[in-house]
Amino acid sequence: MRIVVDNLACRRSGRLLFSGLCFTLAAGQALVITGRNGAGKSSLLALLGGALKPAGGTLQLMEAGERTLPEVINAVGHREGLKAMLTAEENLAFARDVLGHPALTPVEALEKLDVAHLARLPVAYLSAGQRRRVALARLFVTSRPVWLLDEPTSALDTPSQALVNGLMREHLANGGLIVAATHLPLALDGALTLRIEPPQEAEDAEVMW
Ligand SMILES: Nc1ncnc2c1ncn2[C@@H]1O[C@H](COP(=O)(O)OP(=O)(O)OP(=O)(O)O)[C@@H](O)[C@H]1O
Repeated sequence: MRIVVDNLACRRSGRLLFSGLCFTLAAGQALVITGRNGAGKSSLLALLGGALKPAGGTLQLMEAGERTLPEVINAVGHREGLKAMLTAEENLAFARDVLGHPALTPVEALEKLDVAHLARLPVAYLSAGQRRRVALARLFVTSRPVWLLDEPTSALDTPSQALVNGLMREHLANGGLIVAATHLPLALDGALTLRIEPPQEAEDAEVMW
């Protein structure tokens, strides 16, 4: 399985965020995206996930049979997408039903993130780091090979950051693919890196205003 991105451009609210973006990501590889606030890191993840349409260029999934890119993706955004009044376990059961291809049970997935003791608590009662770990547990209730992660280790304490880095390395060793946007260093040896810089015309516009 490979993701091939060619000459990709993104425009939001009439502003060109980036253009001419190219990369190829193969099974077992990670791409770490960096850039300043508002550069377009989350927007690139949204393009890959099919939630946004490119302003130019192409995104292709190769060597994946009949499957399309959105069908192989499991995304954890920085807003987490958890339902506050459902318990951690209920949130994961819901995600598994929506995403299909069931893998671990919700409680087993919570164990992977060391938060099984929170299974019966409504997500509204959890701390920021606990919520992030419950959201990341979604990666394990379904077996989808491409993980799109927005700030995967933000709000996590040092041991939890190490845990999540280890789980990402495990996924890559099993042939998975990861695209992660981050401001914090991730311990993924050999990861491809991409820094999104504003195009010149956007910089000029910012100077004018
Ligand atoms: N739903 C939206 N509609 C219109 N513009 C948006 C929307 N979401 C984000 N933007 C704009 O797109 C630009 C890029 O946002 P994006 O969230 O991709 O940046 P980012 O690099 O992930 O930033 P950060 O590091 O702060 O998370 C910003 O100027 C933002 O205002």
